[in-house]
Amino acid sequence: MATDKPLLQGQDLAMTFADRPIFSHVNFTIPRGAMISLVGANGSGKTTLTRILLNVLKPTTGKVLTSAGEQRLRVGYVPQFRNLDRDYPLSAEAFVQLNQLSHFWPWHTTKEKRQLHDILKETRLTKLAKTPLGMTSGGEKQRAYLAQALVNDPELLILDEPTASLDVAVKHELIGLVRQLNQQRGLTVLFVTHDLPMAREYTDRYLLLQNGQMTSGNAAALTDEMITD
Ligand SMILES: Nc1ncnc2c1ncn2[C@@H]1O[C@H](COP(=O)(O)OP(=O)(O)OP(=O)(O)O)[C@@H](O)[C@H]1O
Repeated sequence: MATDKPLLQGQDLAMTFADRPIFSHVNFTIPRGAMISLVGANGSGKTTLTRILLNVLKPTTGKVLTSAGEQRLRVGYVPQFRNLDRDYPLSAEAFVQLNQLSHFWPWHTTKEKRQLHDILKETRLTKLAKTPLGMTSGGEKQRAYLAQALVNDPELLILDEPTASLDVAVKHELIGLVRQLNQQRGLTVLFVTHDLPMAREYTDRYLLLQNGQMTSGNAAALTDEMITD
């Protein structure tokens, strides 16, 4: 469902921390409706680039352009899986509602309630809506993070190693669900991962950070040899 229209473009991006260059001359395009993986060895700069895209870090040089010409984009973010304490009190529903920003909890508009209902359904959390998140499984918690990221109807969803430390069936369930959202409603996805088989199976194209440079290609062509520490 990817289109030729770019949602986002990185133009000649470079990042240097205290005179230490991480990457330079990074150019890429994320087409609207595509599901793209961002891969690279440890320390190659994936998280740094993600932080630039989230607008929490300014690149040393270069810029990020969106379809509107400037960096104004609704972005959803799913972090790496971290377990929550068993006594974490918020229900799945309340956890998702935290990201509905237009009104303070619990005064939600009819539109927000409908969005919440739809997202819980899409992420298969309806039956767990009132369950404290601390009591749910790892995969269910990660689906709650996904629902929270989706509830503001993002144009771009960034998944930052969301399946690290989840078991095989659960990670396929999560990324399979994201792929479904990508194909059915044209959600544009950037999937940051070390897991090349997952990148090959679920994404259209890859962006690879290697030795401070970026290359790209069809995700099906990704091999272990392309990534060296
Ligand atoms: N705020 C910072 N100040 C100084 N150095 C930093 C900062 N943030 C990241 N770095 C360094 O930049 C390099 C790239 O880090 P980054 O976390 O982006 O890599 P990564 O590809 O996401 O790694 P991993 O796969 O291990 O998560 C690392 O050497 C890191 O130590």
